[in-house]
Amino acid sequence: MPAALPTLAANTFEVVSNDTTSALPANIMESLAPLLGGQFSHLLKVFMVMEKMVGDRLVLNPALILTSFGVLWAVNRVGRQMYSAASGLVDQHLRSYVSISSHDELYLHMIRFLGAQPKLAESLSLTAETISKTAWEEQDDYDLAPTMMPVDGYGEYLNFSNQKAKAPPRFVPAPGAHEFQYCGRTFQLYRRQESSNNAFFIPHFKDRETLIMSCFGRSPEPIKSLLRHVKEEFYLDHHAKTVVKRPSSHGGGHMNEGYGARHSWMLVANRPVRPMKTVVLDDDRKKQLLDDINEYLHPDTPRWYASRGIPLRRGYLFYGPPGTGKTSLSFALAGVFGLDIYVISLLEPSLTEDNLATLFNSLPRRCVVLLEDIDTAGLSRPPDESTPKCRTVESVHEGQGGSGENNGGSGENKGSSDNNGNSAEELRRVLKIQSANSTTKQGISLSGLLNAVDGVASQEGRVLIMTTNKPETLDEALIRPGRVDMQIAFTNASQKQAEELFKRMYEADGTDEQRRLAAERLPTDGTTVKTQQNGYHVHNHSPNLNDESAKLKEKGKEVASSSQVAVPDDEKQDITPAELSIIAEEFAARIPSSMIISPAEIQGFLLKRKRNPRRALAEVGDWVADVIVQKKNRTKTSHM
Ligand SMILES: Nc1ncnc2c1ncn2[C@@H]1O[C@H](COP(=O)(O)OP(=O)(O)OP(=O)(O)O)[C@@H](O)[C@H]1O
Repeated sequence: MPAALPTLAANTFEVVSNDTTSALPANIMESLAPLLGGQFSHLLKVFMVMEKMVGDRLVLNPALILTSFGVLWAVNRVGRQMYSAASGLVDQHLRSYVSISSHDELYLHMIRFLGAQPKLAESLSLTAETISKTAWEEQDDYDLAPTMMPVDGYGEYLNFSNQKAKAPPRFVPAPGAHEFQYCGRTFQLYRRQESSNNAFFIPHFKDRETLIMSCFGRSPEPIKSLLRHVKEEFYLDHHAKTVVKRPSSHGGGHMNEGYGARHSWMLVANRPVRPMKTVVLDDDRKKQLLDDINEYLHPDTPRWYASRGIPLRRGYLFYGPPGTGKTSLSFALAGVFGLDIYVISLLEPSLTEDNLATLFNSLPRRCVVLLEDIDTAGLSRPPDESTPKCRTVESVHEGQGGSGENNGGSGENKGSSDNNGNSAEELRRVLKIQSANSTTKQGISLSGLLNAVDGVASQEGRVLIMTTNKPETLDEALIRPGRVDMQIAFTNASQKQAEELFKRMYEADGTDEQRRLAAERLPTDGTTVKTQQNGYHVHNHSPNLNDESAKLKEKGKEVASSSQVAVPDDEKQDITPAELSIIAEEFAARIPSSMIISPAEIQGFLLKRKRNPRRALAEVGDWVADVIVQKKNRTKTSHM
């Protein structure tokens, strides 16, 4: 039908143009039609037909009507243009803008904040996101207590399927323009998706976003204050958490592989601080390390270093067999100093030397960098570079006698490794080497690692911790003073360490106490609420316990029962501190003094009996015998 319209109009136009009685002269129409172009030309022709048909019967002059329409249209056009020019000027001169890239962690904080804004939640254009919570966040989630499900006559077990079903998605503003209010001020938000890839021969994927915040006024201060608030809110309980970041690649992906996937730091966890006392290590050594880092992080230190022309860097080498606490101590240190921890494993297959340098250059001023598996650096080096200069790693500090026992020298260490039957370690190494070799195209060479660690642009002020299971294979250059300023040896568990591990496992923890207090707060008779304030017990008699409390009570019961049900009652053993000390001592006496069992192995054994210290004591003898046979025969499986 639309196609027929021009044809009809064209035919009629010929008739009209020959008619000298028309109100509009045909020659004017002929000259106007091409000027107006396609659609308008056809419309004009249709208008002329209608004018011809009804014109004689109308009182008004059709030319006048047409002119009026024309004027209105022109006014509209001019008005619009003036409005857009004026709003452009206002936007340019009277509005302030701040943009946030999706590569910046502030972006995540902002999205989380926006998702909680009521006005934005009612927006007509939203993006739904599945909320992924960490294990620690879920603990706080009182609403979604797991249900108990019977399992084929074995008993009732926790089932979390209802959590998945009930967990509501988070709604955040969709890409485009939005508006919201904060502290009585209106903010505009523009969420724009972009491609970080500009090469014309590569398909463009919208792999990054920019949030543009704006507000009325010639100062961006309101936006800055909003961003400060968003950040503060995110870090509200930060003193109790350690932020863990790891490299993440972007801009590449399987489609763009080979076209320069770039790495940046990605927040992978915000976990509770690991208390220093939970890492079982010689107290003097811990103190030495804490003092050293404290001194280095002191605000006066940068000036001291600068005035002497020394680069502001401090490196630590944690070495020893697997499962002896190197990573644990690094996390505990980050917690003590309230620093974020940036973890890089040199075995990361997609990590290139360029990426490593970029990652080091983008570190914040104060942080802990945990560089794992540094003994694998150089696995992919050219043959002339591939033989590392072996060096015996000695403890730099006096009084670190423990270091020599396991890692006294390369030969000795190897021997001890064999004696210890660390076949699991060997297997791990072989797998690591295989995996590294399979990616030799991208492995990190020694010079690449050194460049990243102390290249010109490398961030000063960070605490670098390098870990290795094979200190004897490290290149001298990597651990020379200036790169490694203190070495800490980690050993398999001594009897004293075993005793400490045992005590830590069974001593009353905060959770038990919290649960007890929660149970106290949840009245059983529905009339009395008991709370504890500043050490005093306060009894509030509330005859009308409202629905809220009743609901809370129900949920409390659900949570309390769910947290206990997996452990049969005969498993739970209450134990006094005095008894615990005695049992821990007996337990330690049954651990070989030759230090062939790692703290991780002891922890694994205790975890299987985590509520029953007496059972752990009764079974430790058999377990140790089993472990010794296992290590001797180099078998990796255990029945205990
Ligand atoms: N000295 C220790 N004190 C307390 N816990 C320890 C200790 N050593 C190991 N563990 C426990 O063993 C597990 C593994 O420890 P961790 O990852 O710190 O060992 P690692 O030396 O870094 O091992 P790897 O060399 O394989 O990376 C952790 O769960 C940790 O709690």
